[in-house]
Amino acid sequence: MSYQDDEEEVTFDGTAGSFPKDFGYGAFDGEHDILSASVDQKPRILLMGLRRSGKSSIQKVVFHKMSPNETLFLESTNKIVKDDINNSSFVQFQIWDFPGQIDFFDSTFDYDMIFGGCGALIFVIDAQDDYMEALNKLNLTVTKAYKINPNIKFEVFIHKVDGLGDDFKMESQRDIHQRATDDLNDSGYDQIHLSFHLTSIYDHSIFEAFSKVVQKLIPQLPVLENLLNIVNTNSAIEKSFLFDVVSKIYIATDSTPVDMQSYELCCDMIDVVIDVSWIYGVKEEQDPAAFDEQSSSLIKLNNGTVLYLREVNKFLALVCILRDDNCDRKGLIDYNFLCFRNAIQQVFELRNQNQSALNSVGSPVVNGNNLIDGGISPT
Ligand SMILES: Nc1nc2c(ncn2[C@@H]2O[C@H](COP(=O)(O)OP(=O)(O)OP(=O)(O)O)[C@@H](O)[C@H]2O)c(=O)[nH]1
Repeated sequence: MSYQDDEEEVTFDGTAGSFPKDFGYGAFDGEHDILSASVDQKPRILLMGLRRSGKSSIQKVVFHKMSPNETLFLESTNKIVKDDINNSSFVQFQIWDFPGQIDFFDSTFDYDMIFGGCGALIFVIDAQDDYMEALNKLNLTVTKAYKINPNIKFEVFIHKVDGLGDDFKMESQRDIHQRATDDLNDSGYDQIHLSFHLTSIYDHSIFEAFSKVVQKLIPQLPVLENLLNIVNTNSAIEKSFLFDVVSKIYIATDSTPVDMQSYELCCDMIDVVIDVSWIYGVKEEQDPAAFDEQSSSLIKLNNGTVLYLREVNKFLALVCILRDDNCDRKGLIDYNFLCFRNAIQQVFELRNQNQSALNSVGSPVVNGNNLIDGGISPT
């Protein structure tokens, strides 16, 4: 048996953090048997790991607005589930959720096809369980994938850390890191780089980790970061994030370090803006939009900090954190924001032109480096 997503039965419960179901990626793509599926050219992110490590939960919580508690009722995945993240998002890719018991020696799986067009492989390890078997599987998976496609980014999610104390969390991360890299060195693959993230679906850590995975696949990232740095410097902004509104993944931030609290505040702000605008916004007959070119919000916190959100395009929002005193010059901030928005449009117009030029000479997009495949439409 495998999980069937029933979009109709889940209604918006009105709490911040749970967007209306129709504000999202649209209907769940359902299941495809990998053997019968045609080779799609969208870049893909693979979710692998042992049974019950939390793979399906991660996918559902991040991309389908499932509340973490609902994941308790997910059934085991027994075949590869492909999920297209493309309907209304800037970030366009496929997530393939693998069954925990996948056998790499099974000749029915076409590994060249699976790993060939893969941008990133996320290996999920249940930190609340004994992880020795998971480490063996990680080594087997990573070496097999690397042989087929050395460009894959390997990401290890040390997952379910909500149940662990801070010391134990750090100790587990150190131990898993050490063992995994030692295993790779022993098998002669010291050139493989693994990135580690501590994650849980019960807080924002899973969104933060996914943000970092997705960012590595965005070729325009350095330009976006640079633009954010320029906006910050010229507008006295302390931190800014460029968010994909639906998933709350940040696709870029400025070069100052990200602290979890700021990220959480910005995520919560997006929830508030969408919820309020969904409830009180003027609804058009055909196309009710909770996020459009009018979307903007300024929230003053009682600690002298201001959160400022502006729509960048259909999918993206700029969320900034600044000091209350620096808000006096809001006209300047707004002007700089318009320059930023124009620059973003130019970056992606160029990208779209290159993309159509490539397509017209018949070069298909099969590589994770082309993650954002036509995902932006200039506003
Ligand atoms: N405490 C905690 N539990 C989690 C977390 N993520 C997932 N779970 C639970 O772990 C269990 C297994 O989750 P699944 O998403 O079905 O795991 P899976 O890896 O897809 O399992 P298979 O389909 O069998 O491979 C569920 O009961 C989830 O509620 C987490 O971050 N913290």
